[in-house]
Amino acid sequence: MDTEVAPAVADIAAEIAAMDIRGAATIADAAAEALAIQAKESDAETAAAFRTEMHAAAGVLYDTRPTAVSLPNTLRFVFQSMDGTTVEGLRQSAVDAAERFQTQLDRAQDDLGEIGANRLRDGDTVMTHCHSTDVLACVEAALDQGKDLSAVVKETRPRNQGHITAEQLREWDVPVTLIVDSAARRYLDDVDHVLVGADSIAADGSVINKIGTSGLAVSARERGVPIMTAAQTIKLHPGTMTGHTVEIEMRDEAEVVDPGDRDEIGDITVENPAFDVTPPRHVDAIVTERGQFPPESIVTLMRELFGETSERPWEAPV
Ligand SMILES: O=P(O)(O)OC[C@H]1O[C@H](OP(=O)(O)O)[C@H](O)[C@@H]1O
Repeated sequence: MDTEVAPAVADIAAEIAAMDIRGAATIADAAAEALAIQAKESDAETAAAFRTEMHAAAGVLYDTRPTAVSLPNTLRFVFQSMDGTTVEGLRQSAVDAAERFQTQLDRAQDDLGEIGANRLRDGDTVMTHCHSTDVLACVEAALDQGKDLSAVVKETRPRNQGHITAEQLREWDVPVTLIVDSAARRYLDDVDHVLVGADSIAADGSVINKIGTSGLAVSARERGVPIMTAAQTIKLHPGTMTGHTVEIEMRDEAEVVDPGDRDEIGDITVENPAFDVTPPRHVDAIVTERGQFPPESIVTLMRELFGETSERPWEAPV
């Protein structure tokens, strides 16, 4: 018999899969919210039945998108804190954990923003890729410090999430120049920093982020422009400490080629990887709420926060 997942949880999962809810931190927040909803709405009569429902909800959330580790890290946090022998005890601990997680998430982004802002100077121009709330937290904190910034914003095909970044920066009165992705190298001589977010960070310091990040990082290195990754510690991928690799999400070809044009082009293969891997040697600093790190040393922080194991407590025991 299939276990009931609250309709609101199924809705949140569908929104994550469709990218109506997107961005690693925003996905984490939504996943915590969904687990709290499942806990509150459960009418399970036994502690075992309650746990089964929570595992089912976590499974539906986990299956949405594979690359951003913030999602399983959220599930791990809530399940590690869920404790009790009664339905009420389990419910309360799950709801409390989800709320604590969301509060920490907000605080981490503010703290990270302050640290990232210290790298930016008055009058600097930054280049952005995709839309990252962690990156924008750094920009916002720098503006709050009274620094004037301008931005070159890459549109970030295929979904043009650079437009979201451009809109936010304009709201903050930051002058924005929007460019197509392939123009990035031409504009690198005019910028002081490249700022990117992360969906996952591997133990060797590799940054897994929106497709196009690695090419941008190589060009930035060649031009001598520092590249900073803004990533809260929920982006650290504990599984990579034990040899696992980060799965790169392949998305629908309709994001790349309009279905109406598909027949005209003929029999070709279209691939649409959503993310790529930037090796640590092409990244200057990973800025987290715990300070900034050279990519090669991030494993120390990862070990401190996650220990040596990467348990998956959200999975139902077999
Ligand atoms: O957590 P924040 O910094 O907001 O976003 C982190 C990353 O999440 C996004 O992925 P997608 O748009 O969900 O595919 C982008 O790759 C972005 O850099």
